[in-house]
Amino acid sequence: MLRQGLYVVRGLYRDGLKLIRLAGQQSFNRAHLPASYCHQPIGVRALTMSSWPFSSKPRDYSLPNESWSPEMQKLYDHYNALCEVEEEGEKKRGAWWRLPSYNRTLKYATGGRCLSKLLQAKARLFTRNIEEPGAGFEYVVFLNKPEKSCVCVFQAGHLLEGPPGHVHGGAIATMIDSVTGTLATYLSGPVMTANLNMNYRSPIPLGSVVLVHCALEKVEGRKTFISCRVTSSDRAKLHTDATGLFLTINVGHLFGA
Ligand SMILES: CCCCCCCCCCCCCC(=O)SCCNC(=O)CCNC(=O)[C@H](O)C(C)(C)COP(=O)(O)OP(=O)(O)OC[C@H]1O[C@@H](n2cnc3c(N)ncnc32)[C@H](O)[C@@H]1OP(=O)(O)O
Repeated sequence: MLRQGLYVVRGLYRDGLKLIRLAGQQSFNRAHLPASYCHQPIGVRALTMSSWPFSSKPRDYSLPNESWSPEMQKLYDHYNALCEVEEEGEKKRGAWWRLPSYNRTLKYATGGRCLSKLLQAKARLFTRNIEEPGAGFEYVVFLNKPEKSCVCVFQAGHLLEGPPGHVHGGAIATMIDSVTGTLATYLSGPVMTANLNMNYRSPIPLGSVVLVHCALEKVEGRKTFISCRVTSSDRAKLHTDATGLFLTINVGHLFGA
């Protein structure tokens, strides 16, 4: 059982990273896809590629929904447009890649469906467990592979209140942990947060849209250092700055090995 679990989790990370790298390849273009995919937006195509390692079509929480404000949609459209560039009349992958997001990645990984029932079957990703659109964390992460950075467009819902009318510091920390952790995972493979250091500079109004910018600072052995800034959507106002330290782990660490 433990061995099976390790096998699936290792495969999950490998498949996830493989997918990200595959999708980031500059040679990727429409010619490699069945004709039926070509009319779909790029995010949908990424989900339906034959090399997609997940067994069924799960809900992708990073796609727009009716709760998104015009500001959120505008920023999504801006970064999404950077995911595809036109070169010599041909559409190609750009430097940016939209990361899909699920409420239980394990469930949709090859061979993971059964394991997801056995291992904490009710477990759901903390940031994706509020079903009502717009009530909690609405966000989408765009990765910039060459720059080893990412940006997250985040709209904070009314269930994330801390000080009246403003976002709870723990919810802000959650987003920072999630986005820095995602970048560290992409760059270094399986990691866990060892240290997060946060400075809250100005409050974030509930319902507003902010940008969470993360960048790689350095890698030293098993340690990946990421810096992070949360700003207003026009980047003019700094809300929070942070640093994170992530330690590469053997997946056995997740099973108490
Ligand atoms: C492609 C797939 C995409 C996936 C997307 C995912 C989306 C979701 C993203 C969600 C993301 C959510 C993410 C989450 O929420 S992760 C959940 C929150 N984090 C944890 O629960 C981690 C708990 N801690 C541990 O498990 C261990 O302590 C770890 C694994 C971190 C290290 O234990 P390990 O036994 O392995 O290492 P070591 O103790 O021998 O230390 C090794 C080195 O590290 C240095 N060190 C250690 N700790 C600290 C510290 N605090 N500050 C400064 N330095 C520290 C230490 O001095 C030493 O340095 P040196 O002497 O060698 O120089």
